[in-house]
Amino acid sequence: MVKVTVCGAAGGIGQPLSLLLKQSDLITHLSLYDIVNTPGVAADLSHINTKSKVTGHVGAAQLEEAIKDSAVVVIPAGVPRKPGMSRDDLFKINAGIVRDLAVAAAKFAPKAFMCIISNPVNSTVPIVTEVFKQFGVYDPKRIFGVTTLDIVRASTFVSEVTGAEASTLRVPVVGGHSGVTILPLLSQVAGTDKLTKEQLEKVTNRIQFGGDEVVKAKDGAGSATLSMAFAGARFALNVLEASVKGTSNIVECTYVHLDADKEGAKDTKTIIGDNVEYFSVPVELGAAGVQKILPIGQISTYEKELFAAAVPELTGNISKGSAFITEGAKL
Ligand SMILES: NC(=O)C1=CN([C@@H]2O[C@H](COP(=O)(O)OP(=O)(O)OC[C@H]3O[C@@H](n4cnc5c(N)ncnc54)[C@H](O)[C@@H]3O)[C@@H](O)[C@H]2O)C=CC1
Ligand SMILES: O=C([O-])CC(=O)C(=O)O
Repeated sequence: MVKVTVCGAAGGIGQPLSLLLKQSDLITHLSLYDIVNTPGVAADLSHINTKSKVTGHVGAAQLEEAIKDSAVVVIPAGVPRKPGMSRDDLFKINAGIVRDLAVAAAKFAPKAFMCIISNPVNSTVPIVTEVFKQFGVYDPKRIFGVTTLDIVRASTFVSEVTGAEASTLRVPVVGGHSGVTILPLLSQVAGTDKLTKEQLEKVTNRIQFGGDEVVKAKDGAGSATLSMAFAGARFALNVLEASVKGTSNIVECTYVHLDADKEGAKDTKTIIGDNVEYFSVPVELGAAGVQKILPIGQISTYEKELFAAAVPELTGNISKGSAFITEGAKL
């Protein structure tokens, strides 16, 4: 049995993400959890003639049943931004939502691969870690912040300036998932050596603030949902492809605790120092989740400046998330 639970499944991301997951043969049970509307979404998706059984669960009383024994728990639950807000402004509401879902996962699906989409990702991932620690089921190899949308965007935006084919172009994006903490490594991408300094800075800024572009265009109706569903499905299915099917050499940049592979993280730490506990890094996925943290590799002088600007904001976001649990009421 391969059960995948989507928490926040009736939302803007949750619905199209569930649709994309329903198309996978790797999943036998797709469990949809939300505080509203999941019976309808589940009934709708259940008519699609693919492998997985679909169940809908609504409200906290049905959370145990929803999440129990899941191989993967994907969390796009919580509120999205409106124009003028930062991702950190969502912490007030989303921190508690993610905490409660993490508690349920720690109790009823402690071995699940946790894929955290809810913002602010820089802080919500440390929340999940601290909850799992309190329940004695923590394994840093199994908890992921989903930053795949940054990589997807980077491929699109870079291809627009270099003329490369977007669908096959892989642009490494490391760091965190908000503004200046998003660090595209364009110097490692073929064809970018022909770009002017202005072009490089412009496309870097566009990747860092791509989320704002969508928030502005949606004009109060939320943030990226469809491109996020695409990115979230790619990530979750890659986790399954590596863990269930045993496919090797699957690499995704994802935001993890660097203890997930201490040896592999050494290279990253020489650049960011020992104080940054979490970072999005290129990760080779495997049977147990993080198989290997790969080196970030050579970075340019401009990218070094971006790293220096990212670290203070990222460490603040991380401490805020961790403290929410460690200094909060006992779970
Ligand atoms: N990691 C990333 O790259 C991205 C993250 N996001 C984040 O994803 C989150 C969701 O965004 P949208 O789907 O657009 O929002 P939405 O408002 O359309 O959907 C959120 C869903 O979560 C549900 N929800 C609220 N409290 C819940 C709880 N306690 N348990 C289960 N479900 C609950 C709501 O009922 C709703 O259906 C936001 O925090 C947003 O900032 C959005 C885009 C990209
Ligand atoms: O911008 C937002 O608030 C949603 C998000 O994380 C993104 O689109 O990257």
